[in-house]
Amino acid sequence: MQATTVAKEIALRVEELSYSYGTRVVLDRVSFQVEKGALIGILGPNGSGKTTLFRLLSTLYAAPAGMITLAGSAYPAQAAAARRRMGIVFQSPSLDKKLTVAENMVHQGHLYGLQGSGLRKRIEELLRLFGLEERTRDLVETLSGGQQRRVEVAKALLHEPELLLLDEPSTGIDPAARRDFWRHLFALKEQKGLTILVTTHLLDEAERCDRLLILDRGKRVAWETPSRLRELIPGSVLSIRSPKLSEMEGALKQLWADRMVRRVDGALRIEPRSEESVEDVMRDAASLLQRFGADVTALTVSQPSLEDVFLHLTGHHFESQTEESHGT
Ligand SMILES: Nc1ncnc2c1ncn2[C@@H]1O[C@H](COP(=O)(O)OP(=O)(O)OP(=O)(O)O)[C@@H](O)[C@H]1O
Repeated sequence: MQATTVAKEIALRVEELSYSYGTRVVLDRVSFQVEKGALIGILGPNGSGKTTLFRLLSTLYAAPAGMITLAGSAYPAQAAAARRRMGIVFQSPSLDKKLTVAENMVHQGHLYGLQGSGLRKRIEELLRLFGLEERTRDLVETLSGGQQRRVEVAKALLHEPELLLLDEPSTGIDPAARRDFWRHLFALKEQKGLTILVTTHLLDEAERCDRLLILDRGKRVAWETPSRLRELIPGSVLSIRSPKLSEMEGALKQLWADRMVRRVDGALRIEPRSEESVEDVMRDAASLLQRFGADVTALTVSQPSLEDVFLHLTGHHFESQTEESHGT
């Protein structure tokens, strides 16, 4: 049977977008287009331009060059129309902590001209979706950081936007709350078919997105699914930990001049040769143990991570680290 592919509707189109602070170019001709209902991660190390792109997408900044079109509204010219179609959650909290969850939601609803039973129903539905129905009458200041972030998102969705923009939504919340937050994000995508764009510098969050825009120093270095990105590095990656890392790095670069040997988070990561099978990599691992055995504290063979992909694409480290992994 012949497979038919149905072209999906494009929710957001970004064309040749550039931005400078003074003479400093921080976004350089970035283009991408997002299908309706997709969860997109905008990933990049600190300073790569994510927040600037977020501000342009959310109409806070007007781009001096390029074009953004959200569901037919091109901005800056049609910024007001586009703005009504999007829900925005900024990095800095926007809730009034001295008001209850419901009061915060009602105020937001009024800003969008929502009133009465329609507004009440919408608030109930959203708080249920985000697992907050029990906290409706509680002061925001009594909620955990993760719950407050969920209220922020619920609030941003009151006017039924088509696009949800989230700027580093996990900032300041612990890993368990982060996982919970992402679970709710998925539920939202599944149940409402919302298009979601989320900026992050956390590689484990990026793994969960349908597609990633990877920025480095203001340039688009990739626009792909996480699994396709990992395919850029065919095969398994070897990783070695040792107290004698520098010595080992020098020796390995001589031994395997034809392979990428890099230092990541206090370990040496060695990319496979393109034709290498897992068995070949295992043999390499055994030969390393034979040669450096006494100095090796850990040796692992694993699938390439997005960190490996970033190194592969840019030739340098993803400077920021995940909240759960720290190293050099
Ligand atoms: N108001 C500003 N004036 C001048 N330069 C700025 C301004 N805001 C950001 N920059 C610079 O622009 C570049 C991109 O910054 P941006 O905040 O967009 O990056 P980012 O990827 O969001 O980083 P972070 O994860 O640290 O927030 C950085 O080099 C930053 O120093």
